[in-house]
Amino acid sequence: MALSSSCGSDALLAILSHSRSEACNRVLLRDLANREFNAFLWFSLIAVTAFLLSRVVKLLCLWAKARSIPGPPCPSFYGHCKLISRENFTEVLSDLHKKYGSVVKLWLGPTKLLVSIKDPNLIKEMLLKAADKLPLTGRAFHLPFGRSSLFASPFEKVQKGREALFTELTGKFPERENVVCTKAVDCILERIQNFMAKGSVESKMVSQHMAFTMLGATLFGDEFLAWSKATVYEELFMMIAKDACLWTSYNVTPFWKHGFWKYQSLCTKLKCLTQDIIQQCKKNYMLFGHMDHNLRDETEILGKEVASDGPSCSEVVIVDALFFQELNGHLNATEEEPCGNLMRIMFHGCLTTARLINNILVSLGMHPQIQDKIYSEITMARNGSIKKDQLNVDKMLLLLATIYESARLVPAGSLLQRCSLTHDLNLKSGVTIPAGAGLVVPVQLVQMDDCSWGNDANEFNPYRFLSKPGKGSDIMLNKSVSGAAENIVNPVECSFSLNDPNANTAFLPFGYGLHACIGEKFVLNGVATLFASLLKHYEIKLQGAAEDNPKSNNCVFEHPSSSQIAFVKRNS
Ligand code: HEM
Repeated sequence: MALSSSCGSDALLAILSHSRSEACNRVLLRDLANREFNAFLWFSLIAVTAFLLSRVVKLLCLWAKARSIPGPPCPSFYGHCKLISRENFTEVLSDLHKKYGSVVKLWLGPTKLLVSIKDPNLIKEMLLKAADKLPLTGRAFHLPFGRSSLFASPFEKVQKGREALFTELTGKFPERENVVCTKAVDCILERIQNFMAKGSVESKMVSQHMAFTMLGATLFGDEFLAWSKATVYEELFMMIAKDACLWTSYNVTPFWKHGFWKYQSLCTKLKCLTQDIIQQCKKNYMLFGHMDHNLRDETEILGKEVASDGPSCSEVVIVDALFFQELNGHLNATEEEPCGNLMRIMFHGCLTTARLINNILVSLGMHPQIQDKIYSEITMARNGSIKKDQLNVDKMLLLLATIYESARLVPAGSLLQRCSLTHDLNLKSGVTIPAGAGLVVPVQLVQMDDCSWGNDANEFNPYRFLSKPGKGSDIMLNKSVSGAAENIVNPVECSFSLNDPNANTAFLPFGYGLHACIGEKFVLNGVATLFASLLKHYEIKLQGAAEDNPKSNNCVFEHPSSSQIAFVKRNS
């Protein structure tokens, strides 16, 4: 009995002590959890404070370093943001440079510092040293075309893609004399014939079509020229381009806006259409790939005789099929949008090339005497060539000079932009630009500066890019030529040479340095080929109000945005 009662009390004690230790354990565990949670909170607090402190220190450094850069004082906490619109930005910068010199700072907000540089030598130094682009550039492409490596902000991200694209584009030159195939040019001329049935046509519209056909045929081959959805594709691109700035200007993607979803659905349609044309090219490549290889071998054996009548279309198919296959192979990492890079190239290439073509069309319409000289040049080059239909644009120097001059007066964009995200930029002039500051180059101001281009800097004068051998530097570089070169250099009657436009440090339509445009050579050759064919058959005439002089206020040169032009068939 005693035994059983002692057993019972032991069990009770054991139960009690067990329940006490369980309670104790629970308390201990809760205590531990509390301590850990507190430690976590402390850790987070320290991390957040350290992060905020580092931001404050960075900001203080930015403010301190920016003090040495000349510029207007900040009117309020929000800087000059409210005083500047997209339209008057170049004019604002022009006034600031006049007042403060070639390097000017502008606060766009308490953390947003913008530095504008106007001196050509400093510009080139900056464009070589600053490796990144403003993050907004990446967003402008990311929103409509998805994640992709071309046109991104940090240089390391775009480097590989740039190299692959450059090799493909320049690799075409030895293959065929002109980068744009004859079939694409014929297609454009045929469309012009259709336009002319209506009388006159808007220069902007026809330029857009020309650029689209030129780029489409280069990227996708002949398939693009016969593609039934090409017109819809072109319209979609233009609709997306119109709204791109609006939707990228939001810091937070505006999911709540109806318009944004409409924009997204346009982008989705564009992606589907790009995949459609790629599928067609792939099919074509699979069907004709082997045949073309054989054709190519034969062509090589015959000493290129087969291809010498100008680029044939079968040749283009294989080159271009390889082009997009290789391009995708080189560039598309797993996380990238399929065909994202092709859409980006089409987008950038078409908008910029269309703008250039439009400037040339309007300039030639305004200067019929230059048009006549170019026509003589084309006829002479044709007479000198063994194959009558072949266009050797390298010999058409006034035409090339006209393209340079159009690119100089109305560049593709009013600003070049850069930024150095991680380290300060020390320029030779002694100016230090703090890390994180946005850097801009007002290209229009630089390309219309009297100091670099002479007294006639704001006039259309392609002769500034031409010189008689031995007189090049007098005529071209940093001297006023005031139309005199037109008499000195007559491209038809005397021998002369084309100056390298890049010899003038103030020539920047294709940018410079680490992010410079890799399409420059392609575009110059392509647009020259197009105009050589166009002017051979047609005269360009301006219609109605467009004949007025272009707007020019010493800082921005602008053709009327929409000029009516007529293509008049030449008798010969
Ligand atoms: C008239 C036609 C064109 C003009 C005026 C033009 C102009 C420009 C300019 C100003 C830049 C920025 C350069 C810089 O920041 O230093 C650029 C970048 C670029 N361009 Fe073009 N471009 C044209 C056509 C093309 C074409 C046809 C292609 C390709 C087929 C192309 C490919 C590129 C690429 C890939 C970049 C980006 C470079 C980078 O971010 O690293 N461009 N272009």
